Amino acid sequence: MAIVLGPNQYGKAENRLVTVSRNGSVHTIKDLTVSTSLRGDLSDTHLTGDNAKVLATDTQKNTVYAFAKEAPVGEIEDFALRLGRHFVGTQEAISGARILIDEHAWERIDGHDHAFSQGSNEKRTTAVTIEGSSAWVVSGVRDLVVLKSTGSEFHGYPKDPYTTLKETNDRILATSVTARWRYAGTDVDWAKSYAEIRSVMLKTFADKHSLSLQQTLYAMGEAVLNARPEVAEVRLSMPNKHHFLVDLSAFGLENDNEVFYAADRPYGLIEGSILRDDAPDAGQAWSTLPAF
Ligand SMILES: O=c1[nH]c(=O)c2[nH]c(=O)[nH]c2[nH]1
Repeated sequence: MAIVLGPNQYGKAENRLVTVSRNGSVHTIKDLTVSTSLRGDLSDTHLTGDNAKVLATDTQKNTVYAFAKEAPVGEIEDFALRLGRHFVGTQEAISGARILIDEHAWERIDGHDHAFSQGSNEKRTTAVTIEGSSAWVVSGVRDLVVLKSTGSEFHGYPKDPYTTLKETNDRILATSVTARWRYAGTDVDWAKSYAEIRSVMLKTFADKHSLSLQQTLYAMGEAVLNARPEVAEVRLSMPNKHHFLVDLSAFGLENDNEVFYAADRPYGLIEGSILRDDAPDAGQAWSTLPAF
């Protein structure tokens, strides 16, 4: 028997980067969390502690901040591609890189030049993988919380001895959407694509009469693929944020779908991928991505 080193990567996780661009008195901020991971000929450090091929995670962190100064950060996909290509292109031992970026949204307070509020916890995300001269971009959104107060049913499921759930023709449907979509290439208007994908998903959630969260999930992914030719595949993870009707009969009160208990946990967790049957091969796009 021999013991061998398996797949590995290393880097600096969750670098918090905020930039202020000044256009006269009007400022624009970008608030990012950037994680770098490098892969390659790294057996020496694991097996003998020889670090000759290890670009320090501290250097990776510094590179993130220096790059943010040397050129405008721009769209998160472009920034991630720049960083990943830099590490792979300048370090002989490094053959691959994975750059994860979350962008935290800030909104101007009443059109103010330099004051902002963070309205929601929603994040725009990207996960860029570089392997030699190949690049894959998987972008997405996290913590996009949505609710509809009607237009959702759930019935027709098997009843076994353990089933207590009541069938319903009218319930609250609420979820926190984590979506990731794989681009077929890298020649994309990232900002426009993101805005339109987000909008299509929200509109579909709102308009689709739902017989299950699974049906809604599929419809959202399908709508993205119908609307956006640059996207090859969509993966969605959607917790069913249950809202249970409170039994008010002890107080002589009817509850006509008006008073709910919003349960924190447990929650149903509905996950799935929707893709074109002729989608280009995913290559390394999804490997080691959290949540998928
Ligand atoms: O939309 C739903 N899908 C399920 O699979 C499920 N299971 C459950 O208890 N409630 C629901 N709702």
